Amino acid sequence: MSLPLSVTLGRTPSDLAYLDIDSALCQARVFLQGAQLVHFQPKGLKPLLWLSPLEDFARGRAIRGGVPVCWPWFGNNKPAAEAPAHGYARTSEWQLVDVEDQDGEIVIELALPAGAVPEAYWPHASELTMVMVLGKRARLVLSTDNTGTAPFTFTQALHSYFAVPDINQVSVRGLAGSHYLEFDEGPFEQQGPAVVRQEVDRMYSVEKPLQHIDTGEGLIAVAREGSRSLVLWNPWVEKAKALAQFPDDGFKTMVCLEAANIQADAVTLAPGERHSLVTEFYWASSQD
Ligand SMILES: O=P(O)(O)OC[C@H]1O[C@H](O)[C@H](O)[C@@H](O)[C@@H]1O
Repeated sequence: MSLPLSVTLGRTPSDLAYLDIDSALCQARVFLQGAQLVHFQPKGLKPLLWLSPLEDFARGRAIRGGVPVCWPWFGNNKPAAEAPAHGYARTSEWQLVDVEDQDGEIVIELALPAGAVPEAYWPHASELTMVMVLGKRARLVLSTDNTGTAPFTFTQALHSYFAVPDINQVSVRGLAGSHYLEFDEGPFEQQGPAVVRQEVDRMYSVEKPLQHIDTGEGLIAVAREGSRSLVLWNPWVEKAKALAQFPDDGFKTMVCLEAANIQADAVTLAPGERHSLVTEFYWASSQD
């Protein structure tokens, strides 16, 4: 496959492959490991994503930042406590299927190789693909196909880490009136915008397909499709110290707002069916 002129293939010192995009509309970086967007910056605007300065891109270990793909389970695998948190998609090397420049938008298609999830945890016939459309906006489409003869159920998230100048100035709009679970408690009703002034690990059930992160210096729009859950996460002081590849003060400059389907919102697919989880984010000029 030949790459458009605006896309180049690079490798980290640890030998992980990535695509660098420098187009008329944006700059971006996508790792084949995890099909993970780690940098996205529309031309003339600030970067939208946070990537840990301690990340050294080890093969088979989750990259801390950008948009990790959690699949086919989110968080811990309840029946199999020894299975890795957030599944296998984020730590597996994906196949690059296609890269195109479509009128300035870069469209990248990746596929998770069959067998990436050990059969003991995932005895199902499935295909997982990621299509990214990178222009003034980043649009990520994670599609799960049931290619077998029996239904299966999965949970998932596009675990976006957004960059913010100061977490104490941040609020998340578009959640008021929805309910969330946190630390195995709730449901609680969200009153007004959500703020982060302590460890936050909330799973919202929210129909509204568009939220805004007011960073204090700009407004990030985060839209979702095929997503009934939304996770808001910041580890704050104590948990930050315990996280891998995460600086002690990293919690001050990031917030995760994750398009998801988890817990009661798990997706069940019949044979032949497809489900697509979509997140789209961009700098918004107003709360449209
Ligand atoms: O450290 P990780 O496995 O990447 O997980 C990071 C975080 O992901 C999600 O946001 C979960 O809700 C958190 O409970 C978890 O701590």
